[in-house]
Amino acid sequence: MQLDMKRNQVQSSLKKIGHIEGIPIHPTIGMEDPWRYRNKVQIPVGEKNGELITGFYRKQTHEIIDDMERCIITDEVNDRMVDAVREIANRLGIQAYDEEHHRGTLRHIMVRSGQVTKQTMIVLITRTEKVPPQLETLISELTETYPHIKSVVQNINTDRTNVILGKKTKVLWGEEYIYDEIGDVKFAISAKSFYQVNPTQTKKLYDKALEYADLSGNETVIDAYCGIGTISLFLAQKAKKVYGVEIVPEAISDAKENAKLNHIDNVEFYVGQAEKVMPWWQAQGLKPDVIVVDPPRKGCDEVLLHAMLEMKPKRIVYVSCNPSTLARDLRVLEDGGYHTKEVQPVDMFPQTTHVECVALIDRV
Ligand SMILES: C[S@@+](CC[C@H](N)C(=O)[O-])C[C@H]1O[C@@H](n2cnc3c(N)ncnc32)[C@H](O)[C@@H]1O
Repeated sequence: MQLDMKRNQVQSSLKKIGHIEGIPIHPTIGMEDPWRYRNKVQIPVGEKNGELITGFYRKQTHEIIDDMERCIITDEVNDRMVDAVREIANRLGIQAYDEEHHRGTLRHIMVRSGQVTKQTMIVLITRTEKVPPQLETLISELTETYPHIKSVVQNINTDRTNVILGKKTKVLWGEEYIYDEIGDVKFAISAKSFYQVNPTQTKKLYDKALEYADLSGNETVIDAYCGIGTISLFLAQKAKKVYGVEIVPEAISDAKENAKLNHIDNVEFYVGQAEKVMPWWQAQGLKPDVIVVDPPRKGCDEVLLHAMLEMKPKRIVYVSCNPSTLARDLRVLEDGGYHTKEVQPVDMFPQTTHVECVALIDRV
């Protein structure tokens, strides 16, 4: 039922927002075991009766649900690691961040684990750069007890804000990265980089994107909003040259590292706003055969959509995590002489209302 609902959601957004009808919207690609799939959790830390508590916020509040024992869409190891950090930190007297008075230390615990490699990164998000001396004991207890932890990172968020991660990140123990694999491509992932949360479904999504890109080996391809280069590296195996652009500098350094790790040398990665870099590429005379875009939920910037139209690629492959902005952007592309050929929804986020899609758009 969820799969049908998600397909209907895509269909209705395309119709109502994009005025796009009568094209194939395929049945949503589901997951065999749609539980415990998330490779990352970010859990707020608070205090109750002098004890540290962790749990999601109750809806529309910042009240922590402190009897949350498990999150059943999260990899079990991540649940266990949040418990372990909280228990040790509590015993050592490390203070939770007090949002009201902007005091205390530990704001959030973030845990990311590689589905294939089983490596874990723990990110401790703190209010100040200076940390209490007990943190060293916390790290040694954690890493001695759980050998799958390969990296412990501190992220400093000094602001009064709802945004979880701050600007500065410091490796406290172990590696700067953990590694994971999707298909036969390996990825180094650092604390602040975007990495798809459901690797099983990501493989299905990327295979579809690659199929839609229909590469023969002679094409120049642009991957806009490329993150740590995941789609770029998949495409590079079948293209002549791939150009990736992404706004987060750490993600681009991961992307470069990932290209080296996989011995892929026909990709170039650039840090910048896609909507600024694309018009610049166009002015430089870059003529892509295929453009892939995978923007955040707010969709593509209009400047970028127009730059794509000017570049006149044969095909555009649009990967989207928000059917509403997908529909809005497809309308701009349709009005600019392109045609949406088909859309494939993929259930990247089972048990939630979110749906991911990949759309194939051809030049008319
Ligand atoms: C949905 S993620 C896709 C990442 C990658 N394609 C993947 O599958 O892992 C969107 C990415 O766009 C980046 N981003 C957001 N705004 C951007 C902008 N204006 N220009 C370039 N990249 C941007 C984010 O940092 C994030 O890495």
